[in-house]
Amino acid sequence: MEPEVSDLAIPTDHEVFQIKPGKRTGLPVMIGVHSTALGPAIGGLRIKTYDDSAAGIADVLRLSQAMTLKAAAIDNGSGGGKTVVPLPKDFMLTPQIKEAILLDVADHVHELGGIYHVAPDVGTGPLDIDVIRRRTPFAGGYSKEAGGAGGTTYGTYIGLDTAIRAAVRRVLNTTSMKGARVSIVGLGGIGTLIARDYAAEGAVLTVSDIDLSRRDFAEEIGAKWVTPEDALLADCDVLAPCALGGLLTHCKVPTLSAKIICGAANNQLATDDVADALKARGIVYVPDFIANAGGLMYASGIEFHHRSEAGSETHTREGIARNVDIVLSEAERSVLSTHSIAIDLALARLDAASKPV
Ligand SMILES: NC(=O)c1ccc[n+]([C@@H]2O[C@H](COP(=O)([O-])OP(=O)(O)OC[C@H]3O[C@@H](n4cnc5c(N)ncnc54)[C@H](O)[C@@H]3O)[C@@H](O)[C@H]2O)c1
Repeated sequence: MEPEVSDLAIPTDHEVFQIKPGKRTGLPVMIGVHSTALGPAIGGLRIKTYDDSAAGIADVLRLSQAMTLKAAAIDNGSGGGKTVVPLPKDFMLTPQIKEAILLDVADHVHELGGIYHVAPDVGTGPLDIDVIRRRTPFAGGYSKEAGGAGGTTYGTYIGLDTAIRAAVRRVLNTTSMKGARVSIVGLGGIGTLIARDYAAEGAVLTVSDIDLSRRDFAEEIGAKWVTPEDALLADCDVLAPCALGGLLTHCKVPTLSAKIICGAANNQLATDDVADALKARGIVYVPDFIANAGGLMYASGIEFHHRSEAGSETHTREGIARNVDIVLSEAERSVLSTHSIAIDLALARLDAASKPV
């Protein structure tokens, strides 16, 4: 039997959670504003099919809470939110319907009066945010043509690159990726960018994707193409999960051969305590919400904090390198996992913000 929403381990401490039908499409627009303690909530708009409404609700609630932790961990001056428009199975998403959904979302975001800024996520990109901005200024990650950061992919890529290099420096005691054995699961926007860079620098790459057309790119950069399962288990210095979450499970941990795990995918740990099992095996796990925070940092740096592109890149790289150093060095001195330390870092910042001055 499918679990009820109430049975799922989902957070319920949100400032706002609403489900309202869009007036143009009738489709439900689910918005979660988890926290504005550190500033307006920022979080992506996910438009995708779900098995049922409960799965969409669980996504909004969990992902908006995760955005609060991510924003707090990087001290971004923003909180966490998320929007989901769940599509029924076999739904035909035409360009006209998509535009109507985006305008519905824009209306609902605008009604919240600025406590929440919507951004790109699964099923949406910078051009979609341009459409939303026709109705509301409370939207980020818009196109460069419209004066924005051009989405979040570039920022996430430079942030992940910085996180990997910081971990490599600490664990392997080198500043170069030359000769480093890197295994990448997922050759999408982010995986492709880091693979190309590291191949050019002389890293030894193993790559994988469920999309077999990505094999041509692997050949182009001289990387070894394997199945996603083999990439996960590869004997390597750095394993970079850049596809979906949930791939690090208690069953998998004893079979891993990586020295460092550092990737862009959200929610890589199937459960939080997998981080303890990784630590017990001596595998250095860079928490996902630290490693993939660059997109949020870089885009909000340009659009929200009005930094130049170069200024936002420097701020992003310095901030992520600092956070990785703090988390890994504290984990070396502590019995706690890197994941617990990163959460404590975020909670301490939230706690300080909620105390009266
Ligand atoms: N792009 C961003 O700004 C950003 C920010 C934070 C987190 N993330 C997360 O990082 C990950 C990578 O982001 P992206 O922008 O490159 O996404 P993407 O959609 O461009 O690429 C994901 C790739 O993973 C592949 N894939 C899917 N399932 C797979 C599987 N089981 N095994 C192997 N490959 C699989 C897909 O075919 C695709 O090529 C995603 O999980 C995303 O949610 C991205």
